[in-house]
Amino acid sequence: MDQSNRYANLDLKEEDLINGGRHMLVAYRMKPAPGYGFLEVAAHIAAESSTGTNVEVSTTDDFTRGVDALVYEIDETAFGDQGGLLKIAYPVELFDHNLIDDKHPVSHMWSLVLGNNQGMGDHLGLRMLDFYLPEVMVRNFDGPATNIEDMWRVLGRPTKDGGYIAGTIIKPKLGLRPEPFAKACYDFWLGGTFIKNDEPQANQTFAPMKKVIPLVAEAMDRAQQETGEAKLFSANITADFFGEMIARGEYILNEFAKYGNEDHVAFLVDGFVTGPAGVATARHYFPKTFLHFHRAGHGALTSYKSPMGMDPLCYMKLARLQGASGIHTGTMGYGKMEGHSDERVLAYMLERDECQGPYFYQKWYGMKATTPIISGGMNALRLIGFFENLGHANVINTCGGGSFGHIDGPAAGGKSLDQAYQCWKEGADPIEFAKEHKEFARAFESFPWDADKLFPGWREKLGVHK
Ligand SMILES: O=C(COP(=O)(O)O)[C@H](O)[C@H](O)COP(=O)(O)O
Ligand SMILES: [Mg+2]
Repeated sequence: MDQSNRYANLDLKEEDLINGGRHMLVAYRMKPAPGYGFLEVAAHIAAESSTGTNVEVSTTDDFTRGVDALVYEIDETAFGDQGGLLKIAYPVELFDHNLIDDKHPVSHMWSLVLGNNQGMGDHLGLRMLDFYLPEVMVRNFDGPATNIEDMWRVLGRPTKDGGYIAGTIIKPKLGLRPEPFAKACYDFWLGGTFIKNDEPQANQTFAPMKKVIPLVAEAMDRAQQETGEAKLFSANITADFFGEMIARGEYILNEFAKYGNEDHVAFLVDGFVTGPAGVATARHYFPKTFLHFHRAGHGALTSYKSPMGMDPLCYMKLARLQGASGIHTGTMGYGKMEGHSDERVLAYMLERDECQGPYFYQKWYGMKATTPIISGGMNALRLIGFFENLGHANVINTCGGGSFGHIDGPAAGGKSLDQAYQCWKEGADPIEFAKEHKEFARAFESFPWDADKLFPGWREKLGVHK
């Protein structure tokens, strides 16, 4: 049934919708299934995502029609054989408010704008490319309670432009028992600053949390005394049940508090698999603790290979609205995961108070920034180009292989990361800089395949023989 007479109004102007301040706007890429018209499917998507279904229902009244989502722009040929562009305006009245604090839950918004419409049979693909929220909505989401500024404070740095935080992920991903795990932490902390659990490290029988965490807390204290530097640990509290997350968080904070280091702890939440409920549990129950949003699994939703789901930019916006202090933002083509250099906009959308997305200019009205966490196949050699592309280094970076794969061990790996930052900040030539900085130089020998690609002729210039 073609519902475009009700759920489309192509005379609406985006500028008026934005100035009106009463609509969420969403840009989608959509490919109709054979036998269906573009506007027909677009209208069905608007219906299914707001007040309708696939047929008219007798209970609809004038108020209902007043909060219909409306297709206001289409371009059927925008993406060639991948489909066309579709924009839908969602009245703010459609969106849920918490009973306890009147805030908008991200889960509800998500279930509307990218819910049933993902499973409809009359399209071959529907992908959210960007979305715009009016001020009245932005101000009604949690947003972050903490971010990198709180980490810089603990590290004794300026809370503005406090710079790069050199980090790692304890590797191997799984399989270390408590003592070797804590030793890996201590060894890295002798050279680096920030350690995270790898996303599946939690409470396995071979490494019970109540054995690992006390040893890690003690290792942090010892490393701080040994180096005279503050150290940070992001502990995984991911769980299905909020009560378990809270129990893990409280236990972890208590153990680090024994050394006065409770504010040296961040909480890792695998936010894709827990969903907004898991992220909100950490945000609401532990507002003083950096909320480290790991996105394992997000590729099923955000991979550019998919005709469905959402672009990573949308996922970043949802993470900031949920209150992530930091989220894995990818490596913009410099690491091992899918991505490209123009993805710096993902970081800018997280950290700036205003940012131009591919379809909408989004203002954040003072909502705290979410810190980009850069991870995935990175090492000291790859960081130089990454910083150059991003244009700054106010990020948390976690290099697992890039630290534990350094031939002189994790402490040298950690030092090589900070030296890469220093090299970029000074605008030094990496080869010349390597001649004066051993750990950075040894990163060339640790990752020769990267060195060959990034710095051809490095062996001769550094006097290293095969
Ligand atoms: O364990 C790692 C990286 O380990 P390594 O440094 O050894 O590659 C992280 O889980 C990935 O960065 C996640 O990817 P993303 O950060 O893109 O979400
Ligand atoms: Mg990992």
